[in-house]
Amino acid sequence: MTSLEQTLAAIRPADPQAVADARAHQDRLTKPRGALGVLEEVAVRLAGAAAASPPPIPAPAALAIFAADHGVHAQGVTPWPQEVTQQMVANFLAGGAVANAFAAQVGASVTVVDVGVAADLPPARGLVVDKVAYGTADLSRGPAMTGRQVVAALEAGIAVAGRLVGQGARCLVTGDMGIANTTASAALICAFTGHDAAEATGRGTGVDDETLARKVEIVRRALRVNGLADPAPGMTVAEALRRLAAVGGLEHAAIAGFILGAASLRVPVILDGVIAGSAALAAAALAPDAVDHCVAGHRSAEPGHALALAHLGLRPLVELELRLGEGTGGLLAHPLVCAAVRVMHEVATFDSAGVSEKEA
Ligand SMILES: O=C(O)c1ccc[n+]([C@@H]2O[C@H](COP(=O)([O-])O)[C@@H](O)[C@H]2O)c1
Ligand SMILES: Cc1cc2nc[nH]c2cc1C
Repeated sequence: MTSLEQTLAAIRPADPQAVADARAHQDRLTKPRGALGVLEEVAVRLAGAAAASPPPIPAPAALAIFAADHGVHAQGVTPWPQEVTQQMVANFLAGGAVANAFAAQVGASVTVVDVGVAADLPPARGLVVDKVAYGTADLSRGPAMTGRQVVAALEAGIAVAGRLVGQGARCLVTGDMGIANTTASAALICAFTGHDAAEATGRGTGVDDETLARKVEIVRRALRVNGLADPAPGMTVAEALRRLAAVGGLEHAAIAGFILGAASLRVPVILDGVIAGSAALAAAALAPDAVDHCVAGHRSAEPGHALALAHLGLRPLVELELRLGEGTGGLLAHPLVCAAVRVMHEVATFDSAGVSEKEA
């Protein structure tokens, strides 16, 4: 079996007994029932994912920023030059990006993975080079990736998840860097949810009205050229791979692999913004149970992100109108996820603390 096949075969859904135990435990803690709102659901979710109640504290966290370039950049879908991808990789490695500041704030390690940057990068500490191609082909003219490339990028992500967990990470956070990747994200969201290009496409780094209209047209053309009519429910693995290869980026495929790798190891993965959300749709089409191991860190300002999260049934923890990527929104959610789980370990029960219960 290939590493992708092995990973898909190893993914299990949430454990129902751990979910039931975690719910019952929440209700015995010294707080009114449900008083921790969404955080109670997060703790229960992590219990199901870990098949243990209480689940392990999800720390330390490790952020992986998957970087790649996009052939569709040639269609004028972003005002930023393609070199910004490699320049920002250098910035991450030097510790100068927002993701580095947020990672320091929450005690997360940062790994940068070149899965498809359109240039050779000098070796550096913290850089993993697993380059599948020098960027994708233009998704508006045909498939962005070959079948071989999409599997190689998925397996690059699986390998990174396995290495980080092997080094002691107990929570993974997705990150991305790729100029023009919000166009590929919108196309993936349409390809996996059936939403229209105009609903799923947004302003990315902040494009003007004219560029936004062009982006919508490019996404629509990509779906037509690649034969991506409405996705049928219960899509085969082969069709999910075809759709991901047709309009995804190398970083989307690697992030999908990273999610699948985390799920196969029963380690929770916090999703960042629209790039992660669209990659998670591909991961869910390949292995629906993988979603049980995901937490939506935040909801980005990109309109397709809400559509992706709704399709996945995930509720974002943080909503701050972020639209940066890099893993920034996922990192901000990490302390909330830890706090939700810590409650299960440390808060007294009505019995243990001698606190009277609500009168009937
Ligand atoms: O994470 C998000 O939701 C998000 C929303 C808008 C932009 N980005 C980042 O901006 C870059 C892509 O934007 P664009 O306009 O070039 O498609 C890429 O590096 C992403 O990490 C990220
Ligand atoms: C400067 C810059 C930083 C980024 N980080 C993630 N995407 C980005 C896009 C740009 C343009």
